[in-house]
Amino acid sequence: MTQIKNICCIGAGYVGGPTMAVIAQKCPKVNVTVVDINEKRIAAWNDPNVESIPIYEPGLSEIVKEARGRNLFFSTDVNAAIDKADMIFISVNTPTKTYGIGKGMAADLKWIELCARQIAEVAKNDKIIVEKSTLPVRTAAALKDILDNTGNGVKYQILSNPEFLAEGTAVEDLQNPDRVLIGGDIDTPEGKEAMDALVNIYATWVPKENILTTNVWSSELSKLTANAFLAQRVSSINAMSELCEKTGADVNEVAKAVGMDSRVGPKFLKASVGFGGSCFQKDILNLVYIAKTFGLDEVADYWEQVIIMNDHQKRRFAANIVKTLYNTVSGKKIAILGWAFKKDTNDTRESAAIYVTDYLLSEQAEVVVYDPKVKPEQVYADLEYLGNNNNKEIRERVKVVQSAEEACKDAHAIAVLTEWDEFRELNWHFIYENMLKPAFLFDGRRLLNRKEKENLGFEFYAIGN
Ligand SMILES: NC(=O)c1ccc[n+]([C@@H]2O[C@H](COP(=O)([O-])OP(=O)(O)OC[C@H]3O[C@@H](n4cnc5c(N)ncnc54)[C@H](O)[C@@H]3O)[C@@H](O)[C@H]2O)c1
Ligand SMILES: O=c1ccn([C@@H]2O[C@H](COP(=O)(O)OP(=O)(O)O[C@H]3O[C@H](CO)[C@@H](O)[C@H](O)[C@H]3O)[C@@H](O)[C@H]2O)c(=O)[nH]1
Repeated sequence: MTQIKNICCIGAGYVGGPTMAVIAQKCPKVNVTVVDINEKRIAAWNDPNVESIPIYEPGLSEIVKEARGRNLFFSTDVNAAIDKADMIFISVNTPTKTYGIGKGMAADLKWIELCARQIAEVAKNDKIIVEKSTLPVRTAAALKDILDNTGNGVKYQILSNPEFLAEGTAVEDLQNPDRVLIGGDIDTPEGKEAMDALVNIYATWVPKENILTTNVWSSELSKLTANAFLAQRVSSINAMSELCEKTGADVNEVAKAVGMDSRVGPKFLKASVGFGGSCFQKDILNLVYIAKTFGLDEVADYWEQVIIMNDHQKRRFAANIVKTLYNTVSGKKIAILGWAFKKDTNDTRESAAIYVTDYLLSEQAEVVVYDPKVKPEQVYADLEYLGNNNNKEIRERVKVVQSAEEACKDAHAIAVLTEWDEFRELNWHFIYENMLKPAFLFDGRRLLNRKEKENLGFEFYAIGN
């Protein structure tokens, strides 16, 4: 049986970093090296002050502190780590393509292919390659093609091992996963041996019955399907939130009543200003693209609707702010509380806050942002990347401040866009006193108590209520 001694992970991002930290923690006899071409990121992972690691996840810095330098290493020497490894995880970014065929829909596999070519060039002994990135179904065939055509005699087994962690709970999700999914070549002894090697790593801490093995294509497609199902639940409840606002029903009550049916279940039914994050939109667009390439237009349209609903939710939230503020926010100060796409993360990719702010800027608002974990430069970079407002205007009209109180001072309205716990505990009386009147408060997360806020004097609006 293949005993894995050295693991390399290419990509030290939100998945590669935490996943490898937990493997290193749970398997102290396995050497784990995480490599990346981004020197700044690797330097941050190696920062002597463990609180400065580049990704904020509850519990992560403690694990890095325990394992770093023992059997967990971060490096920019990609070749050396590939050479030494028995097993190589590929955990690089697979964003939506921004050019050429499939622009705006297909996953860009440029970085995946570069990894495969680099492995093919460097490897001198047989390797197990693990797809950790989220990939279109049948990517393993392309990887195999590149790896098997180098003529240097090295044999590769390709496994699919998609990651299901959610940001903000990454450590908990990795330590106690609902399931671990491993796809491989189940029909050959070599394929089975490679799968067993990866099963054995996870079995150090995950009960065997929670480790699922399938063929490669099922594994690749299950990841896209899981995200599509999860996002669909959010879009479904968000669709209902709009109907609730028209009818006097309360979306939280509806979600509770529906979720108590054990066939539906209570999770992922929280109405919001729209889902964000680097995965849901990208993976559904990818799924839609795959369906279209097979000529499955009805399948493609069905899933695309999840995205259409989400875009609508973000836009209608922003439009409602403008409408409520007497049809103009020009020159008005709007405080944005929360920039991350969900609480307990510093990740802002596809955050609803970016789109809501972009909309308000195009209505000439002055925006002041506060988020407990997001750095000011990130806020500007996110808005500039969208490219709808010019950079000079963004810098002039958006301020990023260090506290919620400061953001809300002299504001015409507040929009709560991330469900950070600290926003519940703010001194709302003080905030109200220091705002312009009428003081409008828009809760995009159903975080705040309507009665309490109305008693303080706020004009209160909440999604689905
Ligand atoms: N973020 C999540 O919560 C999450 C969860 C599950 C799955 N995924 C999937 O995992 C993959 C990685 O996501 P992420 O959020 O960690 O991305 P990320 O952008 O945070 O990290 C990817 C890293 O890969 C590095 N990289 C790219 N090409 C490289 C190369 N050739 N050599 C060395 N390093 C290279 C980049 O510099 C970057 O630091 C994606 O496919 C994503 O869909 C993400
Ligand atoms: O009831 C809900 C649940 C989530 N959200 C929003 O949906 C987005 C995504 O949230 P979540 O799924 O918790 O975070 P991610 O880190 O994006 O994780 C998703 O995407 C990952 C990347 O593929 C997968 O690994 C995870 O299993 C999957 O949950 C966030 O904006 C949430 O605020 C809601 O609005 N309502």
